[in-house]
Amino acid sequence: MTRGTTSAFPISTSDLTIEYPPHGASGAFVAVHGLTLKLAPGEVLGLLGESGSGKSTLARVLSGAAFSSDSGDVRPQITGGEATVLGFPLRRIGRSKLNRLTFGVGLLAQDAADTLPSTMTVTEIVAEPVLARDRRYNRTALATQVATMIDAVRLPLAVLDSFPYQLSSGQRQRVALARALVCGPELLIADEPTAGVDVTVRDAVIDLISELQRERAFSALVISHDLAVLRRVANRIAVMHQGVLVGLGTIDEVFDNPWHPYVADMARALAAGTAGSTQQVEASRVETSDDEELDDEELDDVDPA
Ligand SMILES: Nc1ncnc2c1ncn2[C@@H]1O[C@H](COP(=O)(O)OP(=O)(O)OP(=O)(O)O)[C@@H](O)[C@H]1O
Repeated sequence: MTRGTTSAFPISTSDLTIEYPPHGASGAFVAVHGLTLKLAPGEVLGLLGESGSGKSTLARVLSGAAFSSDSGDVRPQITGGEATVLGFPLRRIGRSKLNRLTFGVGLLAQDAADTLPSTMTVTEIVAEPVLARDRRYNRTALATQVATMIDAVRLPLAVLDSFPYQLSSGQRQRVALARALVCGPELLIADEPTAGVDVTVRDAVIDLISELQRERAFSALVISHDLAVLRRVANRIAVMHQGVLVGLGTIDEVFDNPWHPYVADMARALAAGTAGSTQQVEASRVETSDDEELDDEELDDVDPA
């Protein structure tokens, strides 16, 4: 793929602000505020944050999905700063650059496994991104490419003629992953890759992403509210809270020296063994919010830097 411009970083954002425009009775809503971060080539960056913190919005923008005409009626817009992905500045990106960008980015959307087209076979589903770009793509070569991809995600070739409803949740997620990777992207953006997957195979799915990332050397942004998931796959994590970046570094760096109360709460809950996910931290924050003495004491421990 031809990159937009020379850029050392597959993802680079600078003071990025993303907003949903007003629609219906809802006013404009800023979902991401002033985000600055970089993803290094070959790196896996985990994005951690509770529900509503802006993770999926960021995934939609960085993958280019937010700018596609079929992305739904209310699209998030960049209203401040800039994001550059694979060398393409996203603010005011045009159609032809968007096509080149989306060719280089594999998106595993949050509900990918549950929204596989029910009337298509696995072969058709995995082949679709290739044919969407080139209807005349050589069918023999494509069949080989699809079979190779299915094998790469550790599924038996017997599933090629199956329909999604004939597969388990873990198998469907592997098919979704095969589809996200079939064009050989430089960057994978995986939004909650274990959501909707049977709990018994969640580790296998995340470990598969990790293995494929090493084999194929793509860079990746893996989004999860579950630190245990990111621990298995990410080199560094970024923590988001209410649309703001509140932690960035290795997992140890982030939790050993928290510079935001939200991360400090999480660090304490992790140390006490009472939380492994942002939902559990949120629950513990609600429980302790009535106890002002404890809150003050807790916040005194936090480095305000
Ligand atoms: N179409 C929309 N219009 C207005 N606001 C929206 C829209 N979609 C999302 N939001 C808001 O943007 C914020 C961020 O949502 P987003 O889906 O990015 O969060 P998230 O961290 O991915 O949450 P989850 O983990 O539940 O998927 C939320 O407050 C949400 O209500």
